[in-house]
Amino acid sequence: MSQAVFPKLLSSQIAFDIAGTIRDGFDKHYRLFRQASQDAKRYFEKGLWNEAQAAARSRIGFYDHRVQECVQLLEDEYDPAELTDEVWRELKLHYIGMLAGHKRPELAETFFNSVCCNILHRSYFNNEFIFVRPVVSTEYIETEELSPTYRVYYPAVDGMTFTLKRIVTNFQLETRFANLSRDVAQVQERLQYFFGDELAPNAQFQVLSSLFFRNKGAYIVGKAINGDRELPFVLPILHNRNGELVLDTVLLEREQIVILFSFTRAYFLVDMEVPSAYVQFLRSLLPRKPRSEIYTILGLQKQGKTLFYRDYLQHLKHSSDLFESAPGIRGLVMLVFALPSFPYVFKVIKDFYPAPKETTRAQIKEKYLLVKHHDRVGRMADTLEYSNVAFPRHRFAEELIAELKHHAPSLLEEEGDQLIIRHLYIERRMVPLNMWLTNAEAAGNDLDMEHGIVEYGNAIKDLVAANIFPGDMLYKNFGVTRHKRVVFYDYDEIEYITDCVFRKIPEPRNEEDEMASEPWYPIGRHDVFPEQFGKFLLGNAKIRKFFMKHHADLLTQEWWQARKQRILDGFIEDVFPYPQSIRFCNQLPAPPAPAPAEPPLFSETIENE
Ligand SMILES: Nc1ncnc2c1ncn2[C@@H]1O[C@H](COP(=O)(O)OP(=O)(O)OP(=O)(O)O)[C@@H](O)[C@H]1O
Repeated sequence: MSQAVFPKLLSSQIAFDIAGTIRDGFDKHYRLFRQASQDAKRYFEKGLWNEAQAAARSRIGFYDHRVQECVQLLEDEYDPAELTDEVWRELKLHYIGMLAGHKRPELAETFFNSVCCNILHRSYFNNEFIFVRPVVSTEYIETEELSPTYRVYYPAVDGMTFTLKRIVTNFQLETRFANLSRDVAQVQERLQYFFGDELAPNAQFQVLSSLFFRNKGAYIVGKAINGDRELPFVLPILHNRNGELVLDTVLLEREQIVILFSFTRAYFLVDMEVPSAYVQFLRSLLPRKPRSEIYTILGLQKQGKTLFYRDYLQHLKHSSDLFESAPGIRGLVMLVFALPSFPYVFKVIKDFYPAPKETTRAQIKEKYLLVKHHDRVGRMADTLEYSNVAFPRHRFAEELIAELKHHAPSLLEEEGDQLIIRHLYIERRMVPLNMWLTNAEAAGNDLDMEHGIVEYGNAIKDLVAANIFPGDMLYKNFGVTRHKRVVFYDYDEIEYITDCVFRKIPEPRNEEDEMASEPWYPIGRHDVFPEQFGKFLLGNAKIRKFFMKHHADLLTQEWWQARKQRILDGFIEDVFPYPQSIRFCNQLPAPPAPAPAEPPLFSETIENE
């Protein structure tokens, strides 16, 4: 902010009033947001899974509703077009003043940006008028309510068994545990290698005060400290078949905890008085995870988006490579590009799509929105949606500019050295599965090939459990993450499983039918013929071998129909965000101490009842 325009006195009553209206709008938003997290506890206790799912979904829309409500209030009350630059400048300063002592200033700043960007022209999107950079510090904000951000327990003083039990009972869940002593004994056994026989004087557990709720699970998140070593841990609590609670396992490997907090999953519901303190704690467990992703997974996705954008701008400033088309087979509806030095891809909806695609921009956006609101069960990438993103033109490869002009002219605007893209999605970059399989085959790496196919089938099975039919199941529509998990990212043809009609190919009625090059039987819009999947998936002999070994059921109509029926019967599947092998009920010996050289190769499988 230049000195010349900095107001010496804050004299505008209107600026003060508008600042108050925006702050109140944000406070209302956060009150409702917290209420949803508090409700999640009740749903979990009572096993009301449908209600829990619906509440998690509707919470995603809260933010935009509150922003719109606030914009409407301001437009009704004032004429924003009439406000002078002077008033806008004072507005930001008044707002900063109002955030002194606020428990969530970073979120309130973002809310201010959302409201003002709805009203102001793009030329005002700078630090003079909005929070391009944060102003109010989030460091050392303390809670005022009864519970601190995290609680500390000392096993050397109270005994290990008592302490572990206390950690769980302190959450005061109203449902009883089937056998907490048994579960705690198993946790204790798995922690034995960390604490050894003699506890260091500083031995302690630090445990976040609120539970993390998602789907049918509640998670206790914390870390154990012994001497100079720290061990992150997560205790998942589930219902057993009798509706009693059990500790299902304890996650002790960082890799497993990273996957629990993955961008491919639904957001947690956590009741946080000071969210920045939660983010700071979680970062101490997952130091490589950007703060933007931690805010997002906590359901504060606008804050995640804001921080992501700041990180992105900084990356742009400190890099010099060029944006270019993403490697792999070009999409028919999306134009995908990336900056090689940056682990994300940018996706633009093309203006025209060749046959056989029959869709529209609005329909594609709807599908992406569906994924945003749906449980992504670890198998669909989350996307960040942006409008009017300005790129420095000189950072674009000429071929990419030509492609953009050819495929998406309606979304492009040029302003000096700025290339503005009116609408795009940003998503984590992965290795397209078709490339992964080709590379593995070229390297003679059968293990990787088999892993890719096992994961591919598991991804489809997890999606189906969440009522998602991918539509286009070609390998190019799936990506492999850093953790070697296969994730779906092409959403323009997805449907609900319950809307699909899974059919067998009818027996030919005569020789003519048999010889027909086109199907002789009528095909409905939602008809799916699983027997035909092999035609486009199994051309490669090795892939065929691995596929038939692990996932032959995917080629039968019966399998799909049975899964559809379970969903129609109201069954909500369990999808475990950790390997089956570490669940206490599988009673395998305690896994060895963490720190594997390679990320573990495992697949999440759906519990067979
Ligand atoms: N997250 C990602 N990471 C890496 N590459 C990606 C990612 N998303 C897309 N791609 C690349 O871009 C291509 C097109 O993306 P996508 O499948 O989303 O587009 P589409 O137009 O919907 O495709 P289709 O023609 O199959 O409908 C992919 O085949 C892949 O090569």
